[in-house]
Amino acid sequence: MAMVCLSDFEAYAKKYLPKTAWDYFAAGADDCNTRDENILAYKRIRFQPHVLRDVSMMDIRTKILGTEISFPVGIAPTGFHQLAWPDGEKSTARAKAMNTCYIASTYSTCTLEEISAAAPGGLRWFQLYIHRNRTVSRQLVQRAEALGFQALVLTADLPYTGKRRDDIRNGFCLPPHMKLKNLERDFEGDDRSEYGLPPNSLDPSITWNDIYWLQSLTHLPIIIKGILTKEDAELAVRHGVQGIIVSNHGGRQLDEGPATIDALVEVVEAVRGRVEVYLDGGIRKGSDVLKALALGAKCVFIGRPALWGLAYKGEEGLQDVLRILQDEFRLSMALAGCARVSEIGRHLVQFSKL
Ligand SMILES: Cc1cc2nc3c(=O)[nH]c(=O)nc-3n(C[C@H](O)[C@H](O)[C@H](O)COP(=O)(O)O)c2cc1C
Ligand SMILES: CCCCCCC(=O)C(=O)O
Repeated sequence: MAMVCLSDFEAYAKKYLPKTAWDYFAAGADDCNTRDENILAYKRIRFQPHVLRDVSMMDIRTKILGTEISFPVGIAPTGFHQLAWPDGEKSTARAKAMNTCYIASTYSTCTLEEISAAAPGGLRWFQLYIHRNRTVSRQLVQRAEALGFQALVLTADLPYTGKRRDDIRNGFCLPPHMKLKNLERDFEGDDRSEYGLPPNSLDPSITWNDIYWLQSLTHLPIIIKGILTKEDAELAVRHGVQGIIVSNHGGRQLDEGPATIDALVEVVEAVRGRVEVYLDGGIRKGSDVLKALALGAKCVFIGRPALWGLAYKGEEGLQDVLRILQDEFRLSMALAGCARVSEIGRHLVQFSKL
């Protein structure tokens, strides 16, 4: 089967993954309106391309928090990679040949040590969920820092898990041979009824003040994931974070919120260049990446497409996904008249009335 675009990987994953795993990956909250809107919203944005701009030499590299990556697409944190491929997050880390950023989830099925050892030297950030038992979270942060993870990504949009109907229908939980390896010792012997975790293990009482707590634990830059409004963007900057990921968790949390590409505009306006702004949600083509950069994102991250790549052929499949996105991004840039990432700007796009 020739894999030409990301939907080919989606079709493969849907056909070959066990139904419960596919449903978990695909899930959105409630009616899945926000999940679907994340994708539809790109279709309402049109390019205003420029011609005769010498695009014979293309440079698609960029920098995030000072580190160069080969193109402005990274891998968003997603849980349970062994549901897609037996080596799980070790394979994800090994896709580092693409020289981009991988954000490893708290809910990885490999340890942070295994992830680091699988691909020494790769650019990795660590995504943190804050647990009621703060010792668990503190130790995770300290382990990540000691292992050379270069930033901490605090996910702010999951005080409780959104209502994902198919997971409820399927009674989704991790198969017994898969473990949340980074939390194994902490939750030993506990009942594991919620996604393989003890019920109510996450702390829904966290507030902006907990950013200060995190800052007291680590020297790593802190990035907040799950910002959708100008007010929260301003609060994030005031609390001294180094980056913001505009995200609605792939539409898996609050349904009926905005598509991330729509929310990006007000966040970028509010931030006024004080910190880097990234986006995830609905990126399926190189032209989506170009639109997000034109509207002010420094880099975007892919969630489900990375899982589809893993399901296809482990690290090779994930590299295929990234390579296709890279090629499409380079082509879209050239056809829009940009030879370098720094030439991408607001002038390139307009919102259509479709
Ligand atoms: C199966 C799955 C698991 C996820 N697990 C996490 C997670 O552990 N931590 C987190 O911050 N976000 C998690 N997310 C959200 C992603 O980081 C990201 O926001 C979202 O997938 C982006 O949308 P996309 O799938 O359309 O690219 C998960 C998303 C999916 C689809
Ligand atoms: C108890 C929380 C489970 C969350 C699992 C990982 C995640 O973020 C997701 O969206 O799924």
